Amino acid sequence: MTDTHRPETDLGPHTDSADHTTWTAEESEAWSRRIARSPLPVDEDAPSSGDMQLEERTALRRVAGLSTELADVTEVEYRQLRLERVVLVGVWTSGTATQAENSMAELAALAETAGSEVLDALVQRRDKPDTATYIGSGKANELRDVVLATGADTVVCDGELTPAQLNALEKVVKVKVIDRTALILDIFAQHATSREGKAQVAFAQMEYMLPRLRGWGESMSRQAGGRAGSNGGVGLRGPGETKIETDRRRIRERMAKLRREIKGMKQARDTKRERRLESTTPNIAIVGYTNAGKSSLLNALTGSGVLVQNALFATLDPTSRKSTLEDGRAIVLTDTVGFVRHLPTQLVEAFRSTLEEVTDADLLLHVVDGSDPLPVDQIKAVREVIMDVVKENDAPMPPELIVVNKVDAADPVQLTQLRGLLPGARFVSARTGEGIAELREHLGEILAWPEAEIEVLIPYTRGDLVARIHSEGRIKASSHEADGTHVEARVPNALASVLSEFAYDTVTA
Ligand SMILES: Nc1nc2c(ncn2[C@@H]2O[C@H](COP(=O)(O)OP(=O)(O)OP(=O)(O)O)[C@@H](O)[C@H]2O)c(=O)[nH]1
Repeated sequence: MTDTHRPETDLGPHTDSADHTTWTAEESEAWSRRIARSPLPVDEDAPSSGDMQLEERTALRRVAGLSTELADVTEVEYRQLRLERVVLVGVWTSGTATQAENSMAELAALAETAGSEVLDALVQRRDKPDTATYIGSGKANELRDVVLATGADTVVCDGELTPAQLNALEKVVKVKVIDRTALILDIFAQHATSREGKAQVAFAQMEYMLPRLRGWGESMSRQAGGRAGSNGGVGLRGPGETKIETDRRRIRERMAKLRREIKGMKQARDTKRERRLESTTPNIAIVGYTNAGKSSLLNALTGSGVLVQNALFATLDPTSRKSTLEDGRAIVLTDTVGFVRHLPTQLVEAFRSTLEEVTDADLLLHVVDGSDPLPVDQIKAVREVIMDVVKENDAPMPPELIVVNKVDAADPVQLTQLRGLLPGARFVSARTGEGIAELREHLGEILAWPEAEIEVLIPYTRGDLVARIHSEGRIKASSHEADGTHVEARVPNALASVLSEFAYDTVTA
């Protein structure tokens, strides 16, 4: 396939369209969204050709390089046009064959999550990636043949490529080439819903894009040179400034603006964080590899209806739910963003403030997919990210409880091995409910009990304090007296000091 198959709306740097030799800020932003541009995933409700407007059909035909004189675009064509068709390629440098295969299977899942159709995959065994084309020239030619044979319009590489490698490989295969980092950034961009999440991803995308502007920008500078002279194009460029510099400047300006916005949003988050830290209700952060079942476990433990999807990174913005343990104590459970091997550093950086929730937690519930072929690798990948964040925040590592999920779907032999490897772990199925009641009970046992012993008489006007004792402490005895509620309980020190003025001895003396 050739570039004629790329939608004309693609503002990407590969376009030869003379219309885009100078970009507005909006265009730069649109481009950043399109580093790994993926059309909308095929949805079951896609209009059949009968529903489509003539204009839309014509536009789609033009995009696909099909003749507009032909009759209707068929539904199949419509779906194909909306779905990016990709070939995957990986370099297997170390580890076992299972790890290599697993990495490719994960890349396929990532590509599908981004809305692409995976047509084929190639793996090249090498000591290290080729410095010029990532896979080496022989394999690159083979890849070109696969691309031609399958009609793919994009190649996705299972690693982070240098800008030069991306360019060199694109020259051989003649279709768009993206790397794993760009793919993950794109998925995050599609899934971010909150203002902060969106801003964080946009910043990470631009950071990724900036050094990659060179190769693309050079050809654009040449275009600019051919038309208006590379120095001092009409109005937009300063003396001696090339196109590439203009683009970089625009992106940097946009990044500076985003940085300010993110900082502003962080202040609101800090206030929330302070409140969270002041509260003595135990905070449990649910962490784990993407698709391990974190949202499902949150639902199973709290009986809530958080969205569960069989998609990677369905959750980007933390969701908190309150729940009450069997002993009456309140807990707060927070579902966090899923982790993945080689999470782009730009993203870890971008989500650092979101991940602070992890460092503040009283307990980490680390969910592991027991049905995954390599659960131990997942545990390692998650711990690496957590350690990074903890170190960065200069915080102590919160205690961790491993919860092996999906026991209903896991291989019994693997489960036996995991029981040996992870002696303290709990085994559950968020789907069938197996082990969930035991897990709740276990949480009650391991969450530290409040340390201060109190006996108070609380006036009936302060029902709020009685409620706090109920949710934050353990009540030993309580009775309704003429002057108020008489309570004997164990409560956290902070609450004990608030209650000191109502100490039974003082009040009744
Ligand atoms: N068989 C089985 N499937 C499960 C279980 N728990 C979750 N799943 C499935 O695993 C998939 C992912 O579940 P989620 O709860 O969305 O996983 P997550 O870890 O929150 O995912 P991300 O948001 O991508 O990080 C869904 O298709 C769930 O139905 C389980 O106990 N057994």
